[in-house]
Amino acid sequence: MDFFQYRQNQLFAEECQVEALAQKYGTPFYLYSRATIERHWHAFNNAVEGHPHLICYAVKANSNLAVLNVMAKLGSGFDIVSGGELARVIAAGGDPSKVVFSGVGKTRDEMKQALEAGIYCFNLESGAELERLNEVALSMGKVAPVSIRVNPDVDAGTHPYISTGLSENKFGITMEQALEVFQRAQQLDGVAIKGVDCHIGSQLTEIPPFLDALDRLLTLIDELEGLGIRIHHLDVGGGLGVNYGDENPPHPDQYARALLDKLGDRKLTLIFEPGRAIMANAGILVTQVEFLKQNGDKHFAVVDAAMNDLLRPSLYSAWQNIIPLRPRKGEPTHYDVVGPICETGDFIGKDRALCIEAGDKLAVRSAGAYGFAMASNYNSRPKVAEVMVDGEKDHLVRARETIEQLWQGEQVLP
Ligand SMILES: Cc1ncc(COP(=O)(O)O)c(C=O)c1O
Ligand SMILES: N[C@@H](CCCC[NH3+])C(=O)O
Repeated sequence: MDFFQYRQNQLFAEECQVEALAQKYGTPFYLYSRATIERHWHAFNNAVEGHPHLICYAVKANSNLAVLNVMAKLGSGFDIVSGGELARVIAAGGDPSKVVFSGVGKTRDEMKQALEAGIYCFNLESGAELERLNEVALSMGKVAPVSIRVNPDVDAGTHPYISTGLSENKFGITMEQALEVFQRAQQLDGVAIKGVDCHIGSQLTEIPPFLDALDRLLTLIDELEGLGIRIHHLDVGGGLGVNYGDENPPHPDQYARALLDKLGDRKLTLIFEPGRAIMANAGILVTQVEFLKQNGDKHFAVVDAAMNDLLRPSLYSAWQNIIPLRPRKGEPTHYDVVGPICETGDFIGKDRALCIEAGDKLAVRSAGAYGFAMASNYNSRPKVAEVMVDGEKDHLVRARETIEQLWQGEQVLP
């Protein structure tokens, strides 16, 4: 079931005609579907029904308050990587006691903020971070719940920029060091060991790398038990891929079943940190064709969205489908769909067969994750609006930035 569908040759988002929203809000804008977010979240939650678990949505994928609030209302937990993300979760009505804190460089202030908020667990990524957290917790008279992120050195088979579970990547602690770090943690009064954590990369479209990682984590958990260190939860991270075009990623049911089979009768609580799997296909980016132009044999569609609004194509050569809001009949032309930014790498899609005219509006699909979240003001372009549909209602969930906001906080010399 896709909540973005054509009806009478017009693209709809749930019960809303997207072109009418483009008239109302102007382009470009991100458009999210509440029903899709809820369906994807439930797909994960139902997949592990009956086994103790916590779904911690990875806030980095899309941190709009309305998005977080939809999940908070479902009872979701959250995976954060900064004090800013923690503040957003709390502002959106999320429960800090269901927050896990990942990331290789947590500052003292961020640690304090998270301890004050009473988060569920810190996912530690180095021995040095363990020492720092212990100090901070002791200075506050608290004990910090911790899990150690292990880097299992498995090849996730994904784009090199988004693979995180190889020992050459900066994330986590190698298997060899992990035992030592756990033993050190056990000696410290400011931390309490709760779990083992890993996250091997993003946009994984096959199950075996997850299972390879799990095998290694379970071996470690057994070794820890042998040393008298009890592990309460296993955080398997995020990373489940989505269908951008011709991928065929496993459904959360298949993924969870494979993990649960391997877990056998172990009583470990399972934590999942899905980001993309919940948000990518819950959002589109709506943009307008400004000009069509031709340089030699090459055809370009210059649109009003650019790499500062949606970075994934430029950064990872990522392919995202581009479809017209109102398809025209006729022979398509092959266009590079490009933005107005002064960079050759500013493109949204290359070699796309489209039958379009200037003024037509397009939807870039699968843009709900790592879309707005990675946007910048490059070329002094105000960030675009964000809208959420809920059945037949539409809500502006972030106003388009104004020109004045571009230099907010800046000052010229006296
Ligand atoms: C620690 C951690 N957890 C969860 C995620 C979410 O990943 P994804 O959006 O691929 O589910 C990421 C990003 O890759 C991450 O670094
Ligand atoms: N931002 C990346 C994913 C990185 C995941 C963050 N750990 C993307 O758009 O695909």
